[in-house]
Amino acid sequence: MRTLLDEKTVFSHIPPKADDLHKGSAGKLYLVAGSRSFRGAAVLATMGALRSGCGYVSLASTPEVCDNISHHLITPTLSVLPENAEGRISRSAAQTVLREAAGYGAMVLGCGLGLDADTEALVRGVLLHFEGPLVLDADGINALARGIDILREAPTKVILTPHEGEMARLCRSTIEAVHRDREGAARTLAKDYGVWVVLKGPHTLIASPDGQLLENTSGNSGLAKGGSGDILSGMIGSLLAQGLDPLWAAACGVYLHGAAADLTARRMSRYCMQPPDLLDDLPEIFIRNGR
Ligand SMILES: NC(=O)C1=CN([C@@H]2O[C@H](COP(=O)(O)OP(=O)(O)OC[C@H]3O[C@@H](n4cnc5c(N)ncnc54)[C@H](O)[C@@H]3O)[C@@H](O)[C@H]2O)[C@@H](O)CC1
Ligand SMILES: Nc1ncnc2c1ncn2[C@@H]1O[C@H](COP(=O)(O)OP(=O)(O)O)[C@@H](O)[C@H]1O
Repeated sequence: MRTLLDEKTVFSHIPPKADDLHKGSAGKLYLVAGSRSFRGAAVLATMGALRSGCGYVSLASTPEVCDNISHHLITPTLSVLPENAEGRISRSAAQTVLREAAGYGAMVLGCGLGLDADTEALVRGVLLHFEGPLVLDADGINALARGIDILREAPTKVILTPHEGEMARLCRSTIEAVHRDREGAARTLAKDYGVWVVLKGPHTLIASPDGQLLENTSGNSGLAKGGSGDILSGMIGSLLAQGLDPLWAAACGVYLHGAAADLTARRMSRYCMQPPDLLDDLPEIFIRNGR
């Protein structure tokens, strides 16, 4: 059985902001994202996180990515990590990431990392030792394609956010096979590896290891543009850092991302809207639900 997501249910999982919060108690998110070729992905994921209620967002990335984000956003703190010759985060950064992230409520790992031996070692090292909840996206998922069994060894709760291409790569299947049976693919990955799966696309599915399956009802093809998924990862990570459980952090993030994009499409058209535009429509959804 699958349950359709609706706005009332989503907001029953998002509490009003208590009056006595401070930045440390409002959720702390550690984001590991970006590389020389994908600087924008780090900006987009950080934007999504900042707009979704988190008290404290830190971006950990290469010197170039950290320098670049400062031209776009001034709110996140930065952790400058060592890079390799191709401008991707070096594997030697894993210890720093683990030490720093231990003080945070959740981590997002993967948006725009690129993929090489350093990325694989970094992702695997973090996955094996990080104890907080973790969102693994994009190249964070691709980095596991040569050995998915490591997911069973992760000491933490992991949310994976693949599109059909990433799902096929991870599960050594084909895009066509995943597309034919999206529900089966999401359910099987969640159950077999004890992870929460967000299988993106029209009617994104969210599967949990205990067999629950949610289907999104918001969103439109104006989202079919590079960078939409990076924003979603930041949003899910932000909700996770604020204490939502993995199923509902994922479900609320997916629903809100799509619902904001539906408002954006009315205002800007599916053609003209760009991924960051949806973040200008997100506040209306929080406000109409008393948040
Ligand atoms: N401004 C930026 O810096 C951006 C960085 N991005 C990052 O770039 C990295 C690589 O992304 P790429 O877009 O190159 O690689 P992807 O693996 O996302 O896509 C590669 C190819 O896979 C296929 N594919 C993708 N989505 C599919 C779907 N839903 N169904 C069927 N086939 C699908 C398409 O043929 C696509 O060209 C990621 O880490 C991502 O986070 C992208 O998000 C785009 C924006
Ligand atoms: N046709 C569509 N209808 C609804 N949502 C879509 C559609 N196409 C893409 N999306 C959404 O846009 C996002 C795209 O993410 P992704 O494929 O990871 O792109 P990127 O990695 O370039 O950011 C996902 O949230 C996905 O569900």
